[in-house]
Amino acid sequence: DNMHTKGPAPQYHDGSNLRIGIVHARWNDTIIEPLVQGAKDKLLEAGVKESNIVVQTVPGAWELPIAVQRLYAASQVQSSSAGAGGSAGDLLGSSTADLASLSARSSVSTGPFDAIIAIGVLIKGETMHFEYITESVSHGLMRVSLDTGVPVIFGVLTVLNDEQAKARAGIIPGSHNHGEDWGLAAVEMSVKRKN
Ligand SMILES: O=c1[nH]c(NC[C@H](O)[C@H](O)[C@H](O)CO)c([N+](=O)[O-])c(=O)[nH]1
Repeated sequence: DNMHTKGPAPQYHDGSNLRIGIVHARWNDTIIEPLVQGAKDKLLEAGVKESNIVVQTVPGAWELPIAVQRLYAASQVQSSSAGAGGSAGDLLGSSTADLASLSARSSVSTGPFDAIIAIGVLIKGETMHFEYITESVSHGLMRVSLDTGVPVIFGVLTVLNDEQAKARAGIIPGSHNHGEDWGLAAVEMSVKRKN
């Protein structure tokens, strides 16, 4: 579809030293799955190690900003208390109070994630719900990115119907999977941040 011709020509960078987070919603999971896979495929193709790709899920797109912020905060604590066992997932599982203290302690500095990809699929219903979520999620993800200094790749499809969603997840034959663009963007932004 013509969306593909408008996208930037892919740039190829060495991802072998990168650590990338993927936070994805579970709403519309038949669309989410190929998007996540497309992003992961491009990360692996760039040399990112499977063990350096951390995947977390949330119920819906509304939860993406807080989950991205917490994943960043959790990885911050991990890096400062060097050698702390467990994965970011354990920290995310702890109580809200712990997380509040945890994220309060984490200073805004470069965490071990070089970039975090936020993936969600918002499909317009018959109410204004869609507009409110879309507006808040996009502003929220942009804020987390600027506050933390970690590139947060905007992988949220905001479409009017299922067909449009499928056409952007590569599900319609011959269509382009935008998840691939998000994987490439994560590598490019990470490499440029390190140099
Ligand atoms: O990810 C989505 N969440 C949606 N709603 C749930 C929302 O993201 C939150 O999970 C929920 O409001 C609880 O906070 C959607 N719709 O309502 O249509 C949607 O299309 N996609």
